[in-house]
Amino acid sequence: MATIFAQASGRGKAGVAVIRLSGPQAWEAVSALAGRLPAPRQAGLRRLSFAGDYLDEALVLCFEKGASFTGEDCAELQVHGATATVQAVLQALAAQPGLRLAEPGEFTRRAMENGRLDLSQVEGLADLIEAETEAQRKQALAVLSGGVGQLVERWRTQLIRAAALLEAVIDFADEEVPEDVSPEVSSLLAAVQGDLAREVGRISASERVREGFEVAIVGRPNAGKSTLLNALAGREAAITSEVAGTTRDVIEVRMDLGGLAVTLLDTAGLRETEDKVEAIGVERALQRARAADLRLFLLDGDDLPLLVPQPDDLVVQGKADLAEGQGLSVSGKTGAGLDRLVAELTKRLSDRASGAGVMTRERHRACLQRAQNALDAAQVELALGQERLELAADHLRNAARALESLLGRVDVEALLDEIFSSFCIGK
Ligand SMILES: Nc1nc2c(c(=O)[nH]1)N(C=O)[C@@H](CNc1ccc(C(=O)N[C@@H](CCC(=O)O)C(=O)O)cc1)CN2
Ligand SMILES: Nc1nc2c(ncn2[C@@H]2O[C@H](COP(=O)(O)OP(=O)(O)OP(=O)(O)O)[C@@H](O)[C@H]2O)c(=O)[nH]1
Repeated sequence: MATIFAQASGRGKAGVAVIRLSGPQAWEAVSALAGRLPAPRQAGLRRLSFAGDYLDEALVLCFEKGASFTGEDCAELQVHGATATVQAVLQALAAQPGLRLAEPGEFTRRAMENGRLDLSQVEGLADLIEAETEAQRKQALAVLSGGVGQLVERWRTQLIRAAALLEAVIDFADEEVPEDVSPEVSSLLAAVQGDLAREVGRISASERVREGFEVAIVGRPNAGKSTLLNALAGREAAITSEVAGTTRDVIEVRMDLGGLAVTLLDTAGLRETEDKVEAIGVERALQRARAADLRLFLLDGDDLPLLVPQPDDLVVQGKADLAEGQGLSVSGKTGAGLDRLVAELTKRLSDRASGAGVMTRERHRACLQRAQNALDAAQVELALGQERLELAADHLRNAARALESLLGRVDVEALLDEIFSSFCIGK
C-alpha cells in the first residue's frame, strides 16, 4: 500500500496550511524532514529540512494505525500557509521513496476501505465540505455521524427477526403442524414498511436542503423584478431599466435565507411579444418558473402574468412606494416591505425543509424503493399461505441487501469512483 500525501487545507495563501500523510511510511517520511517525532496524538514543534535546505518551522502530529482518520499510520504537518512553503514541503515529500501525491478523495476512500466510514457517511462528508448554510451543515453532519447506518441497523434487526420466524417454520414443516407465523412476520414487515415510506417521503425536502431551493421571481415586464432581485441579493446582479423587456436570460443569485440555501431566479417579464429574442426569454422564464420550488409573483397593478400561482406561491404587490397595496407589498427601490417579504419566504421554505431527514439523494431513494418492492412482494407471498413461505424469505433477503447497499456493503466499485472523484485533493 502506497503512502499518500496532499495538502488537506484550502489552496491559496493562508496563515497555516495542513499537509497530511497516510500509509505505512507516513511517520518515517515525516521523520526524514523533522527528526525525532512527538508522541502519537501530541503536537510537537519541529524544524523541517530536506537535502540541507531549511523548509519551515512546523507543528508535527502523528496518528497510530487503528486510531486515525484513515485507519492507517497518519501524520500531519501544520506549516506556514505560503504557497511557496507548501510547494517546498510537498516536493520534499515527493522525493521520498514509496510516497506519492494522493488522488482526490483518496484519504476518505482509505477510511472507508478500513471500515472507518460507510458509504452514506462518505456522502455526508462530501456534503459537509460543500456546506454553505446552517441547514446544509447540520444535515450533512447528521449523515456523517452515521444517521443512515442507525436506521439500517434497526430495520435489519427487524428483518432478521422476521426471517428467523420464517426459517423455523420452513425447517420443521414436515415434522409437525407448525403454528402460523405469518401474522407476526407480516406485522414486523409492516413496521419496517412504515418507516421506509416515511424516509422516502423525506427525501425531496433533504434534497432541497442539500442543493438549495429555487425561487423564481415572475411578473409582467417592468414590474420591478430585477430591482427586487438586486435588493434581495444586496448587489447589482441583474440589469434594471425603464425599458420593458430588459431581462431576457434567467439570472441566478445564490443566497442564504435563514440558514437555507436558495437560488433566486430573475426571469424575463411575461407577456405576448413579437420580438423574437424576447419571446425566447419569455419561454425560458416560463420553463424555469414552472420547475422552481416556489414562485414569487411580483404584481404591477392587478393582472397576473401568463402563469397561474400554485397554492404555496407568494403573490406580492410591487412598487409599494408608489401605490397602496393589499396584503404583502414591497419596493425594491426603497426597500420598503423587504424584511417582511424575506421573513415570509423564509417561513415557507423552512416549513418544507423541516421535513428533511438523513436520506438525502437519489441513490438513497433507489435503495429504499428496492427494499420497499421486496417487502411488498414478501407480504404478497405471506398472504398466499404456508407453502409460499420460502419465497417470502427470499424477498426478505433481497430487502436486507437493498438496505445494506445504502451503506455500500454491496457492489459499489463504480459508485465509489464517481463519489471520490468529486472530492477535493487532500480529503
Ligand atoms: N488536524 C486535523 N483536523 C481535523 C481532521 C484531521 O484529519 N486533521 N479531521 C478529519 O477529517 C476532522 C476530524 N475528524 C477525525 C476523525 C477521526 C480521527 C481519528 O483519529 N479517529 C480515530 C481515533 C478516535 C479517538 O481518539 O477518539 C479512530 O476513529 O479510531 C481524527 C480526526 C476535522 N478536523
Ligand atoms: N417607484 C419604483 N420604481 C421601481 C421599483 N422597482 C423598479 N422600479 C422601476 O421600474 C423600472 C423597471 O424595473 P426593473 O427592475 O428593470 O423591472 P423588471 O420587472 O425586471 O423588468 P423586465 O426586465 O422588463 O421584465 C425601472 O425604471 C425601475 O427603476 C420600485 O419599487 N418603485
